[in-house]
Amino acid sequence: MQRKQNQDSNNLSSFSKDYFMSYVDTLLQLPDEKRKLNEGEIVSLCSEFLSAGTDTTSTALQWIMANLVKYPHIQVKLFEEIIGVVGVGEKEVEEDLQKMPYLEAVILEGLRRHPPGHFVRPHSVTQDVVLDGYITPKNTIVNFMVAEIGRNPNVWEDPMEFKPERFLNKNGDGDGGEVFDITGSSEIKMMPFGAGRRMCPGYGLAMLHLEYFVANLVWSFEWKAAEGDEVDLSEKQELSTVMKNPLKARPSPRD
Ligand code: HEM
Repeated sequence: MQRKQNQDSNNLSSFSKDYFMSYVDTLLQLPDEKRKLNEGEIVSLCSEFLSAGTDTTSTALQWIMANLVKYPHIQVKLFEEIIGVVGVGEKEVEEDLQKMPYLEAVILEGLRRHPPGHFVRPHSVTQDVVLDGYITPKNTIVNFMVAEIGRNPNVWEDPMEFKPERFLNKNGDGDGGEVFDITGSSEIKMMPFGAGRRMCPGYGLAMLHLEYFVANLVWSFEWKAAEGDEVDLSEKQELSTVMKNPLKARPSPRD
């Protein structure tokens, strides 16, 4: 960090030519308000960024892959969508992720049915609030039951089923239909990333990572349960809500 600061101040052009913008750079370049961030704050922001952003995404990825192994017809449908867009070949799937509505539906269904966090951080109300006839007095701590919201039978049909189709429009192509609003700004039917001002700032990156990993894993390999093993969707509460019996899968390269 110190080296980067010195290099910036010495304006070493040979270094900057090869330099990639990192998260630390963005912190060092924050516009000065009253003071610069100190080193302890930068370290703590980096650590928060890593801890909030890795466990959650890898847990979500494992749940999604588990469902694709458990329900091969969904994996086949996803694979067909991927090859319909990018064909078969050596390059990786990246540019075309936006053209894959079923892929997005699979990710959203994974986050609805198995949100890595069953609660958001505790929030509190800054003034008395009356909701549905119930009063929540000022300063009350409020917890949101994220998993229960996404599994509410009054909102979701067959909520415990893994059905990505529920996120597609009637034509099943994702075109022209309503795009699901994961930020919950119009309505909240699920909130795996929270909602409102303190919503997860990494949700765009997380969605991109999940789409990228799932698309490439399914494009390159066919995934089946390991010999003699059945995918068990029981949950276990750790830092995130993880698979009690982690996924054991057998990938075979696609021909
Ligand atoms: C599937 C992946 C992810 C899920 C499900 C997830 C979920 C959440 C949730 C539920 C919150 C709390 C929101 C609230 O209190 O209302 C949160 C906060 C946060 N997330 Fe994520 N997250 C994910 C990925 C990421 C990534 C990739 C990053 C960063 C690269 C990240 C950074 C953060 C940070 C810094 C906070 C705290 C924000 C604050 O308190 O203002 N998350 N996340």
